[in-house]
Amino acid sequence: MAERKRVVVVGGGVGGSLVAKNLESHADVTLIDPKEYYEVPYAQMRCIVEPSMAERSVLKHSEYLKTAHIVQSAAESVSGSEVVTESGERVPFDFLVITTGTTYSGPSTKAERVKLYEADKEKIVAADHVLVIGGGPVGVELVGEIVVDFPDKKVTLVHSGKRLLEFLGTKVSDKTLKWLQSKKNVEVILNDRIALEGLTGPEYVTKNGTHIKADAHFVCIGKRVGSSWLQSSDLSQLIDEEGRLKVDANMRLEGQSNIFAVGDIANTKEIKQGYLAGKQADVVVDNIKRLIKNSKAPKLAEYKPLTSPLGLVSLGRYEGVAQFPIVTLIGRLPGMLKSGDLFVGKARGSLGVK
Ligand SMILES: Cc1cc2nc3c(=O)[nH]c(=O)nc-3n(C[C@H](O)[C@H](O)[C@H](O)COP(=O)(O)OP(=O)(O)OC[C@H]3O[C@@H](n4cnc5c(N)ncnc54)[C@H](O)[C@@H]3O)c2cc1C
Repeated sequence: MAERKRVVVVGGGVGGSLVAKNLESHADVTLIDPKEYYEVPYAQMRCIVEPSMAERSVLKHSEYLKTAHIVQSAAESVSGSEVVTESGERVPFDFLVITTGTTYSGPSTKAERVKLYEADKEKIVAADHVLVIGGGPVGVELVGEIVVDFPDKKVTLVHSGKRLLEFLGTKVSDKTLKWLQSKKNVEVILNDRIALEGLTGPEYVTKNGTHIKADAHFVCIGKRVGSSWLQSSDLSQLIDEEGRLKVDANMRLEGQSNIFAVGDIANTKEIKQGYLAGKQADVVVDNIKRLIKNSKAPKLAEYKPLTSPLGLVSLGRYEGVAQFPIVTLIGRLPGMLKSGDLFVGKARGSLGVK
C-alpha cells in the first residue's frame, strides 16, 4: 500500500479545523495551533455576558479530530518542506495549509478561556458605565450583548472611523447607529480615538478631548493578520502589503505546487469572513484529495471570491443587522438568522460534534 501523504495544517481556527477534520481520513494530518482548542468566533461576544456558552463554543481539538496529530505550539517558520514550531518541533509535510487568520494572544487552554469570560462578565456586572473601544463588528456585537442583557448599564462606544461597521455599506452603519442611540441609549462617539497605551480608567480622555468616566473598558479593535511568523522564510516574498498571502484561483500560494492558504490570511479579493474561510477550506480539501490521487497535474477546483459583500452582525441575543445583495435589514428577522445560537450548532455539526 502506498504511504499516506503528510498534510500539515497551521492554525486551528475556522478554516484550519475544517481542513484538518475533512482530510484526516485521507492523509496523515498534523494540526499546529498554540491553543488546545478551536473556538467558534461568532459566539465570542455572547460568551462575555454568558460564559457558560463557551462550554459549547470552545471545542478542544481532540474532541473533533479522531486520527490527526495535534501539535500545541505556534509555528515559527517554514524551512524547506518542514514547519518549525516555537516548541522546537520540525514537522515535515507533503502538503501545507496555512490558516493563521489573525494573531492570537489569549489563553491556550479551554479552562482558562472560560475563566477569562467569567472575569469579563464580573467586570460588566460590577460596572455602572462600560466603555467599548472600536466600532467594527466585534465592538458593535459586544455593545449589543451588554445593552440587551444589562439594560441598566450606561454604555459608551468610541470609534475612530466616521461610521460604524465600515466593512459593510453605509445603510448598515446608519441603521446600526440609530438602533444603538435611539433604541438602546448608547453614547456613540465617532471620528475620535482613545490611546491604548497605559489604558486604566476610570477617567478616559479621547484624542479630541472628550472625558469619559467609566468603570470598565473593552478594547475591540481590528487584529493584525497572522503572517508575521512567515517573515523569516522564503514564503515571505508572497506576503502582500496588507500582510496576506498571495493565492491563485486554486487557493495555492502563487508559484507553489503543494502549499495552500485558507481564510483571513489569503488575499482573495473579498471581505474576510468565517463562512468564506469555510468555502475556501472545501476547495483546498478537494484539491489536496485530487493531488493525492493523481500527482500528475490533475484538474484542480477553483475558488470564486464573493462579488457583493454579505454580512450579518448580531445586536444582542434577539436582533441583528444584515446586508444582503439587494436589501439591508435590522431587527428580529436578521436576528433569527444568527443571534440565538450564533452558528455554534452549525459549526459543531460541520466538525462532526453534536
Ligand atoms: C465576534 C466575531 C463575530 C464574527 N461574526 C462573523 C459572522 O457572523 N460570519 C462570518 O462569516 N464571520 C464572522 N466573523 C469573522 C470570522 O470569525 C473570521 O473571518 C474567521 O475566524 C477567519 O477564519 P480563519 O481560519 O482564517 O482564522 P481564525 O479563525 O482567526 O483562526 C486562526 C488560527 O490560527 C492560529 N494561529 C495564529 N498564529 C499561529 C501560528 N503562528 N502558528 C499556529 N497557529 C497560529 C490561531 O490560534 C487560530 O486558531 C466574526 C469574528 C468575530 C471575532
